[in-house]
Amino acid sequence: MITLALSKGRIFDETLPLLAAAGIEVLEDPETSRKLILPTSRDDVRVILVRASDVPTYVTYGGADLGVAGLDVLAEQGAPGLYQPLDLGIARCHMAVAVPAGFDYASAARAGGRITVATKYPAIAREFFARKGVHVDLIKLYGSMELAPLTGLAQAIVDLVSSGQTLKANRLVEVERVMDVSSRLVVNQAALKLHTAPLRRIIDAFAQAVHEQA
Ligand SMILES: Nc1ncnc2c1ncn2[C@@H]1O[C@H](COP(=O)(O)OP(=O)(O)OP(=O)(O)O)[C@@H](O)[C@H]1O
Ligand SMILES: O=P(O)(O)OC[C@H]1O[C@H](OP(=O)(O)OP(=O)(O)O)[C@H](O)[C@@H]1O
Repeated sequence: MITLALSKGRIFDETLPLLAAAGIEVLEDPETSRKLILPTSRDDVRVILVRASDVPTYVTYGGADLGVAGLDVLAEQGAPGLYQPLDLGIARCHMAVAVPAGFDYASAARAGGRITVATKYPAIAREFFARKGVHVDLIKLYGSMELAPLTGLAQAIVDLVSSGQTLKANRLVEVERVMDVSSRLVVNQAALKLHTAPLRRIIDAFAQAVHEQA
């Protein structure tokens, strides 16, 4: 049995066409089913539903043979030992520093300056500001980062941006781009040695589908 770890929502939805290209159809809809293990049209392949930030953990420790994870999550966690053969080009967005409109970011973030930043990505943010020579007081949040500068919790946020609508709706402006983000296929190395042929077939079919979409 091959186990693929996906998170509900955009990663699940955007992985479906890639699975179809590999001849794999997921037989239940995660939005209506309460099941966490979903059967597929292939007897030897199943999908498990986990939190986006838990995908690398499941794959690293063999709870899943492969999975799909955002580069944001992989970069934040480090994910050593995970084979990452493919940029799937899905769930595209970028990570940015944003501040309330009117905040003097240039002064706060000058070399030697100090800034309070709220983020779900403290490791990435720490490294980003360290490179600029800016001292940063980091506040770890698990969601709704946009609220932090509006309530005085932080001066800036490091968060994901796609359309920019969330920033705009909360009167925040992007002041720096941290990194481009898309989702990667991640594979457990031991599983790849043990089940080389079936895993390679899935990886190759995904690669082909990504190539055709590009
Ligand atoms: N607005 C967006 N547009 C495109 N891709 C996004 C966007 N927001 C997040 N992503 C990408 O999709 C991935 C999954 O995001 P999703 O919102 O489904 O999970 P999450 O709620 O961030 O994760 P968790 O449940 O672990 O907190 C993210 O890790 C990121 O790579
Ligand atoms: O630039 P935008 O298109 O507004 O997207 C950015 C938002 O998307 C992500 O959140 P989340 O996944 O919770 O939001 P979503 O599902 O509504 O995109 C991210 O944390 C931002 O809040």
